[in-house]
Amino acid sequence: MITNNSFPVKKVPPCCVQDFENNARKVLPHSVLDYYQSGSCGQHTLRNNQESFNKLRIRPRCLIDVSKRDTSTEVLGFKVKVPIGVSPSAMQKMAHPEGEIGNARAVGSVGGIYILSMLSTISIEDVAAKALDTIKWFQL
Ligand SMILES: Cc1cc2nc3c(=O)[nH]c(=O)nc-3n(C[C@H](O)[C@H](O)[C@H](O)COP(=O)(O)O)c2cc1C
Repeated sequence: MITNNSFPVKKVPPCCVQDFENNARKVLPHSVLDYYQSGSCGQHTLRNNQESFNKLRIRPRCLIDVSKRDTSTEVLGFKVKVPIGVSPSAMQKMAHPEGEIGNARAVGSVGGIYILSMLSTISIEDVAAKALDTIKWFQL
């Protein structure tokens, strides 16, 4: 909780990708931020991906019974609780001391898939040992 002169102001948790990026800008050194923010060469794929995600809309549906929900699905023969996978990204310790282990545990805690990059800052053995309950893939 932070305060201005007269009112308590609640710190709002990040709720979209832009919020996470804004928060990262406040804490990461410039060189690290530069690495995470950029794509390769002319950055065409990065732009295409952003434009594609911007086209997606969530369709609100009213008066639907949501007391029983099931987000599980099957991916390459594995039953996953949510259709979320963290794609391989290199050198995650540059952003946080827990690096790949923190990320693998986080996605595991919601039942998604973690994909370890071959350019990780933590060994494959350590990630395997410290994120036991996570479905783990490896990018070679
Ligand atoms: C900082 C960063 C590091 C990445 N490192 C890897 C990597 O080591 N191996 C890999 O196969 N892909 C890597 N990627 C590509 C991502 O796995 C993913 O395919 C790409 O970011 C597109 O997905 P997005 O639109 O959700 O960002 C990296 C991407 C970023 C932004």
